[in-house]
Amino acid sequence: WWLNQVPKLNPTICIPTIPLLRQQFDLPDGGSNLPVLDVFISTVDPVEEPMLHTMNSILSILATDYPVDKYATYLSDDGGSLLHYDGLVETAKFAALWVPFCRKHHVEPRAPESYFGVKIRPYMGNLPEEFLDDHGRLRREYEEFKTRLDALFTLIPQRSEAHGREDAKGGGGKATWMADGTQWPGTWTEPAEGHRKGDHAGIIQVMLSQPSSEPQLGEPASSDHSPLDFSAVDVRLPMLVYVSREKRPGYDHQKKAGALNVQLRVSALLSNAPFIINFDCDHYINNSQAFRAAMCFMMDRRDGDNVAFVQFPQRFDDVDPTDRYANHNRMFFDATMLGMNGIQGPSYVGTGSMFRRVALYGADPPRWRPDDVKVLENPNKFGKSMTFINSIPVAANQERSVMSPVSLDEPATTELADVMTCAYEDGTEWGDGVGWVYDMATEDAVTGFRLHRTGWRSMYCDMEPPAFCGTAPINMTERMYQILRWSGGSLEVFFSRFCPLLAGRRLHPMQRVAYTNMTFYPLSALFVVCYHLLPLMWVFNGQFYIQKPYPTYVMYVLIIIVSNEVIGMVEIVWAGLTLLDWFRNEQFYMICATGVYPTAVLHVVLRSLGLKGMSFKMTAKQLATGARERFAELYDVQWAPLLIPTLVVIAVNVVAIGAAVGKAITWGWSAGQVVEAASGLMFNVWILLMFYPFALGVIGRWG
Ligand SMILES: O=c1ccn([C@@H]2O[C@H](COP(=O)(O)OP(=O)(O)O[C@H]3O[C@H](CO)[C@@H](O)[C@H](O)[C@H]3O)[C@@H](O)[C@H]2O)c(=O)[nH]1
Ligand SMILES: [Mn+2]
Repeated sequence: WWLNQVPKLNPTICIPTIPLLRQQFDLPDGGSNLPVLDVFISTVDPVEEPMLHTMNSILSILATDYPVDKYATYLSDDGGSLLHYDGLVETAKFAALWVPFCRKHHVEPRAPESYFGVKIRPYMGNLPEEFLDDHGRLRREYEEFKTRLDALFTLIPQRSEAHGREDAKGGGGKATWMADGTQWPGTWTEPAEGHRKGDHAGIIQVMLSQPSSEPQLGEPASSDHSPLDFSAVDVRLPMLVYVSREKRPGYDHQKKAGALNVQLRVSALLSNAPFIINFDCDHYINNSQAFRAAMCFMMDRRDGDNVAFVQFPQRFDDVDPTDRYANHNRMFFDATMLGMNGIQGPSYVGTGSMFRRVALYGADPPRWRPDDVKVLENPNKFGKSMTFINSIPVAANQERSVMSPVSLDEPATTELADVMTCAYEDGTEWGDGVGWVYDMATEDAVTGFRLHRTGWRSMYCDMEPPAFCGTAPINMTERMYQILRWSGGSLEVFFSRFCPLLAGRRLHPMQRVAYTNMTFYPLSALFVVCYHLLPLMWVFNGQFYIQKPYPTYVMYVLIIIVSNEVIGMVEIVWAGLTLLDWFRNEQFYMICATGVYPTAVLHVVLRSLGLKGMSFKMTAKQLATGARERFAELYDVQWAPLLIPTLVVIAVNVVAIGAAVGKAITWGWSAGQVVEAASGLMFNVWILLMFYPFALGVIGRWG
């Protein structure tokens, strides 16, 4: 209770003032002094994580409202899949229409799938006469683009088949072939030595090169060249890079954290922006002002220098209307995070967060920077690449507003290939003091913690309309596995060298409490399980498990319960939430406390004994809309041992109610006995109410 309340004592909302940023950084000639920015987006599998979502995110990034010559986008493909590569080629082509269209008509949001998904939107541009034609045209082009993306799934096997027949004598019968007639260096449809998941070469390809720094107007409408009139629109596209790191058996690839660290090094050698923003492949930019909003905090003259990252809330647009499985996490994103914002800043939640590059490299914040510059204790801290090491001081200049010229000559490509290898990090501090942190099921919380522990602060940036939107698992089993990863990962952090109790004095005392609460909470579940199983006493030995307690005890319990609920209510009013948001949160806590959190505890115990620990099981994404009935997956429960404890608790409570009623009838209880039994029944009913969404999910499967 105490751990939960202390971090809420000073909730703070900070609102970015974008017009002020424009005043300071926009130049009279239409140019801008805004700093350079690198955008990371990561994906693994073009089917499990529908490629259409990934490409939509990329389109929303390419079309966002940030000076086009001042940012570069890096797609990390952990699957090493030619589908992603060819899909990105198609996306780059379609962007040549989509991006100028967004600029011309001030379209929002700039992810075509959600833009075309809503029938009526107010027109924000100033060319209403041309809009209808352009809109219709673009919509057809987008449909064709989607068809081309889909076609890749058959085109690539066909192409490979054809090449395979030609090449049969050469022995390359099963290879996957690229459009240019060479063998794909990544994974093959039919896996082969050096071309399978976890065993393939590193690949890097600049899909769209750095644009010129001068605006470049498009062409007037003509049937073949440009279907739309872009003669008054800047048609430049920002830089776009495809990255697939090397993977070899025998190496731990460290999942997402490993992928992000490769992006960090590759981008340092190419654009080397002082700021970085990262996304999951299913999160797109919903508000094209988002990058500027984050910059307001980073460039703030007051304390901006000490900000390591600016975190945006995660919002989702595919959750069922009543949010049965608490996917929106409103209490966390609209209350807990604001509480932390008033201390040392919100935790990092994995996506939609802008970083200061040198903070990720392990630098001290200005506030704590000692006057004498510390000599590198470990000469191999960053690995062997001198080009990378030389890029560090350049990245430290947060005012830098011109992108370093990208060179792709022979030595540069060799160097790039080198920083993408598995062996590069051997003996370095990557994954520990440098970059995203390794060996935890949740790389996000621990990476944010490392920054706070070093004395950096973070900022929380909520805006309207929401900056980013993503997809959430609406299938109950998936949702529970996701929470299992989060809670197990949190506990792992608590029992690691990143334990908040071990941090030094740079961590704010209240922030320490917040992190302790955030990493320790799954253990509290053990008490909840006992509470849930109390009715067993009732079933077996006929006793009332609510005995007449001592009045002082009742007083303490009441004070705790009442204050807890009152604070909960104040919180929802203050944060603008609804009673339902709060109740969903309570419900899902109770559900997870029976099955998921104890399993997480078990994992961590097993891990400490050197047995199997938590793994980053990827969250299954919803199939692209239209493919199935919307929300059909709400009822799509997969059997998993994880569900059993919760089912047991439900059974115990149902049986307890039955037993009580049965006994009352057979033995004819006195009024006094009924009153006593009623207080017990109240608990049973309360527990069942808490488990209602779970029961619906399981029953739905049978129904
Ligand atoms: O080996 C891997 C595994 C995952 N990913 C990417 O990581 C992202 C997040 O994975 P997902 O399975 O979607 O996890 P979620 O449960 O949806 O993610 C939440 O929780 C994670 C931490 O557990 C955070 O990293 C995420 O940002 C946060 O959205 C996706 O873009 C993946 O493509 C990789 O790049 N490489
Ligand atoms: Mn996700």
